[in-house]
Amino acid sequence: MYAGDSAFEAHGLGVRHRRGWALKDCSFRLPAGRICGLVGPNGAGKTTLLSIMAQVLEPTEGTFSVFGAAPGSVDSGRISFLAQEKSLFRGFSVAETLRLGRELNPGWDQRTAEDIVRAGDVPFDAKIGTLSGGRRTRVALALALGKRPDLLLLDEPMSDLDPVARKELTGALLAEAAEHGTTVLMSTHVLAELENVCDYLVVLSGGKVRLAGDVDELLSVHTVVTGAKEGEGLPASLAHHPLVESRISGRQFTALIRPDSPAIGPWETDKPSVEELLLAYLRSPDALPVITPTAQAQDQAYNTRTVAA
Ligand SMILES: Nc1ncnc2c1ncn2[C@@H]1O[C@H](COP(=O)(O)OP(=O)(O)OP(=O)(O)O)[C@@H](O)[C@H]1O
Repeated sequence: MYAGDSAFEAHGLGVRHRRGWALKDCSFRLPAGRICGLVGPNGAGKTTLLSIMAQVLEPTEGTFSVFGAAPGSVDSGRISFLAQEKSLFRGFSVAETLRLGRELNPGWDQRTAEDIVRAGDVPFDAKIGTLSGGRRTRVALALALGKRPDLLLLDEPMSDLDPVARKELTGALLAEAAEHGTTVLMSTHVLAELENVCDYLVVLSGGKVRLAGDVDELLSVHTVVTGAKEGEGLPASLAHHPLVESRISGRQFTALIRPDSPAIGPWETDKPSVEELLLAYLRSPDALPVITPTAQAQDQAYNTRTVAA
């Protein structure tokens, strides 16, 4: 429905708290229909960014749009935000929780919501307050997906689920997103789970965007170089390639570079995995940021609101 369009564009977003900036100079674009992993160390600004996108937090500075519309004019029914603290009524039963979802959301999909609850053997008559953390998460996910949003924002959604439930719910999420073209932005610390799930990545560190773009584009501009160590540090002839990270173990060096020419040298070269790429950027917060062409915020003229600092 929104192919080629932006689900989200940020221009110079910043959020300042008393002790400093939680988010600063944040500019990137998330195309509609993508499944995006949001990665960064503790305190990087992930929850802050998700809260702005969900329109529950106002930026101190900068502008943004959701599906091309200025904040405030986006129908809230198009966005589902599953926060780390799941806001469910503890005294409601699971069935009552889903009924509330149905009453509040015109596009409600009861079958999807029920299927998710049933797959975890969660009794429909159980009170939310009596459920384990993982089962509460399942009900919250059922509510988020049942709403049939265009933009689904998930803040570490799988953190209290067991491995089998994680896999099953990730599968359900992907199937839903593929069927309805939902855009998903999902923060996580489990990097291995992003491979084969996300086709888009945003890495934050210290409140700034370090990496943003299509997974294939990001992988294709990086190379892992491995070889025998010559003297101290990396071989001098590698020096002109922008370096993200290097490690020496025994007599061998490994470096993740952004080659500025195809001629790299006599060493073994390989494409990084998603996990290798992310780990390298997480370990090297001073590496030059990469925002691929697809992730460059484009439309500067769409929005009107800039909240003064
Ligand atoms: N209400 C607040 N008041 C003051 N500082 C805040 C507030 N909310 C967030 N911060 C600070 O903003 C920074 C970013 O926080 P945020 O929760 O967005 O990080 P995060 O990447 O989601 O972290 P985590 O991985 O631990 O969940 C942190 O330094 C945090 O302490």
